[in-house]
Amino acid sequence: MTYVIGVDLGTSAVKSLLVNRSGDVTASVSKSLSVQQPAAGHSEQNPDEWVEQTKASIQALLEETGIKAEEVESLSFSGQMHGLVLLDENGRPLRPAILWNDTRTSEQCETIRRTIGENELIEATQNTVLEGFTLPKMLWVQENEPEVWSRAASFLLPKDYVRYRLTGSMQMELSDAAGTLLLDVKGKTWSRTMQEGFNISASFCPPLIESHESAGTLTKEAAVQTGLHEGVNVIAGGADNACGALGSGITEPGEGLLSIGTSGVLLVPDHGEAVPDGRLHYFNHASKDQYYYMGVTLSAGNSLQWVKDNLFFDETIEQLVERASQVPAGADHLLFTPFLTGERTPYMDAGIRGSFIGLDIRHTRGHIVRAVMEGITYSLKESHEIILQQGFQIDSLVSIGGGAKSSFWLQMQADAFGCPVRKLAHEQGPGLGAAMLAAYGTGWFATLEECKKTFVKEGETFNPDPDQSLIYEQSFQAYKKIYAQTSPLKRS
Ligand SMILES: Nc1ncnc2c1ncn2[C@@H]1O[C@H](COP(=O)(O)OP(=O)(O)O)[C@@H](O)[C@H]1O
Ligand SMILES: O=C(CO)[C@@H](O)[C@H](O)COP(=O)(O)O
Repeated sequence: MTYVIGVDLGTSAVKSLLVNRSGDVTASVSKSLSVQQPAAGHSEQNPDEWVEQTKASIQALLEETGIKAEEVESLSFSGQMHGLVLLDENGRPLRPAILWNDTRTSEQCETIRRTIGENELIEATQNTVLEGFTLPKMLWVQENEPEVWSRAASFLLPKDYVRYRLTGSMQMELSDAAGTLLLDVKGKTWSRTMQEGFNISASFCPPLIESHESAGTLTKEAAVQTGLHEGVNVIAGGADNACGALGSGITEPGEGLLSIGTSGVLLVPDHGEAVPDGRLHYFNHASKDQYYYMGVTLSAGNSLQWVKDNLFFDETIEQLVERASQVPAGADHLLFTPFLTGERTPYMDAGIRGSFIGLDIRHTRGHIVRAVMEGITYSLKESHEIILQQGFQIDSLVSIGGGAKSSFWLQMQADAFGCPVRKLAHEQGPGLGAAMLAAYGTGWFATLEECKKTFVKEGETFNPDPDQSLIYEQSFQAYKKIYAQTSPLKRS
């Protein structure tokens, strides 16, 4: 038997999957990662911890299953997006990585907008600037740590850094490069406008590589440390949301991905015909010459986790979700906005914060949890609305992430979005997309579509209930008024 490995470098953990030729996940190992918050709005990780935990997860995978090194043909990656890993001339990190959910760069975003101009920015990159993207982080280092910047020779994104350390060969993969604000997404090249606008030399930006292309083989040291053989084919991989979509079979227009993990994502694929206006992210897909539109909620599952950790820590998430299911749709007029760490789509406001509106003496734990789950869902429905306004049709949604573990939440999603919501038979998140890139990239299948037919296994479908949909629609209209009302109250 031969296998591929898909590595998903997340924010809270790195998870490696061992997958056979039938697309069955034979084993998975997760190793946790720490996040540092040295100041308000700052979010950082140690890039070397990613490398060590990735190696440890692969080694554990081989040990647990007892398979031989020669049985693993190929390896690929999915990675948390946007994180800045600044490297010196020897390819060593100069400082901790600044992550996707770090919001220290509002001033730098303003500088970018002023320097390039909003319309020109969209023309050059097909995106607008957001705190989480990579270029504003570079400007922050230029301004606040000039000594570090003076020694910076290049940069990588999280999973590209891990791959570089395993292979010794430095490239940046396209679907991830799309989130730097330095890429001409449709042209698939580094943008001269952006490089010249901010003194980023061409040599600072690594060579680009497609998701399914081979990035080389393992170094002798990495082979010893992982237990794999040196000749294993290392395939570039993709951004976590691109891999999440691929692993859910979402590559063609007509279907959408709804992901509720730490963050939340509503994503639709595009063949390149879309004309981005900056309201949504527009990035390269992990499937060649395809793109996707995506709206992002910064604290989706994270909001439910926050309620569990800080308010109702004596119960499990499952118990809390059960309480929520006992309360009527609309949570008896209790509303919640999930802006705990600011918001991306649709408000693009790093300074806004969350709120409960309409608290009543009769409200219970169940109401609070239900309002939080509904608020997260409405936040993604706002992205859904923009996608529909752009002329996209969404016949059904595939729901993934921790939020798809609950049938109650899946039914709520179907009712609130007014379309069928499907779950996968064995949801493995973006790691399965990475494994698909490894399988296709190493030649197991002639096309990614063929690989999809073998690897993506459908599960249950949740159909919308029109009566419930009506209640959610009324509640959603009230939810949409909260941002404008609470925005004047935000801290400066
Ligand atoms: N049984 C459950 N029912 C509903 N939501 C859940 C359940 N378990 C976890 N979650 C949600 O899923 C989130 C984690 O999702 P996950 O996809 O594992 O996140 P990430 O990959 O970003 O770390 C948690 O923050 C929580 O809100
Ligand atoms: O910033 C984005 C997308 O633009 C996030 O989706 C990150 O890529 C990581 O999210 P989690 O998988 O940890 O929720």
